[in-house]
Amino acid sequence: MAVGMTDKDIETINRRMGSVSGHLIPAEYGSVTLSNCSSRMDDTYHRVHGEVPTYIPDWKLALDDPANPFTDIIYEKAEGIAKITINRPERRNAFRPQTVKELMRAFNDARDDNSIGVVIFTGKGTKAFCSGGDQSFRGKEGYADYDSFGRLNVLDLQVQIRRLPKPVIAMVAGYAVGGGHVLHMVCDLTIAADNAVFGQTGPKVGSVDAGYGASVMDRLVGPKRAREMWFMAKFYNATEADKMGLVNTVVPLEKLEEETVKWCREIIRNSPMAIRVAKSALNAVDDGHSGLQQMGGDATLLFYGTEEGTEGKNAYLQRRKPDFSRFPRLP
Ligand SMILES: CC(C)(COP(=O)(O)OP(=O)(O)OC[C@H]1O[C@@H](n2cnc3c(N)ncnc32)[C@H](O)[C@@H]1OP(=O)(O)O)[C@@H](O)C(=O)NCCC(=O)NCCSC(=O)CCC(=O)c1ccccc1C(=O)O
Repeated sequence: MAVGMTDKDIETINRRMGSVSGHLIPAEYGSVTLSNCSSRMDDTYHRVHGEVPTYIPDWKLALDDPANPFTDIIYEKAEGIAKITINRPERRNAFRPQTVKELMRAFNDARDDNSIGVVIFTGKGTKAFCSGGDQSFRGKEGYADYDSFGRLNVLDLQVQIRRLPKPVIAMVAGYAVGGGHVLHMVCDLTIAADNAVFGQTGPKVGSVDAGYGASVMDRLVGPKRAREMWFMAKFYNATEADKMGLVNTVVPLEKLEEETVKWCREIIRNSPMAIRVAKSALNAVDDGHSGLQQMGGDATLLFYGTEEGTEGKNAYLQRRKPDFSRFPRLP
């Protein structure tokens, strides 16, 4: 026994070690997921934090601009969660430029609304999350509807989701294919229903996403699988997608929203700043300078909240020299 240690100290250490090692149990792909792991554990961590409820919230329609209602999406909020739904089920939720513009408005609103901690991104109905770009709007310059010119609009939406400093969860029932597959990949988490189908179709319809559609996929499934997905344009069922690391968990279709909301509640009760920094840090290397800028912005944000940062601002406004002498130079 170490000098000065009582039996009680040893008991405390053992208990804490047990608790910490419990946190280090690796998540397995397939049948065992983080969510069902935690419900089996009986330790201080789980006794303190407990379970979250699974009921579906009373979603309320949300509008960023009442004079300009959404036509292609449904935007709802409840209990700190925003839910953004592509509402074109008759086209398997394919997106046209108008859809992408509305999605960007809703994601922007969810970002700016400080009551919102997490965003669910989904598609209307059970047949599709999203089937990619609506091919009937495709021209030589990209996709065009009310504008006379074409654009590759969805690339801006992908960047917006990556940079949004709150977790975005793709809730996938049915097809997530083509540009719709890329959209779920750029989300932070994917909860799949057991009827979900994943894949790229580009090489069959004369299209390719050579941006995040390639690089994020490579990270998720590895270089060999990513080549398989792009070169062969095959579809994968939910179990296969789970094994490949494309999704976080697979649940029965009828439990999809319940489980997704449960994950949202689990996230929302955690430290928003820790989650914000984790997201920017996890994206930083892959997003290069833009990723570092996002993470660097988080450092500035935290610094502005300190007395040291405030002293600099106050000194400037009071026309005096700043006094930084009381702030430690930490090791
Ligand atoms: C998804 C399917 C496998 C579902 O099959 P099924 O259940 O049998 O339904 P269907 O009868 O096929 O479809 C019902 C209905 O919907 C229409 N539809 C479905 N998907 C699309 C679509 N993507 N575009 C237009 N219309 C669509 C379909 O025609 C039917 O209409 P009816 O009038 O009832 O006949 C299957 O539907 C399917 O394979 N869909 C196509 C999938 C696909 O190839 N998507 C396009 C991939 S390319 C892409 O997404 C481009 C992405 C992109 O936008 C982009 C990429 C890179 C850089 C930039 C960009 C950018 O910004 O644009």
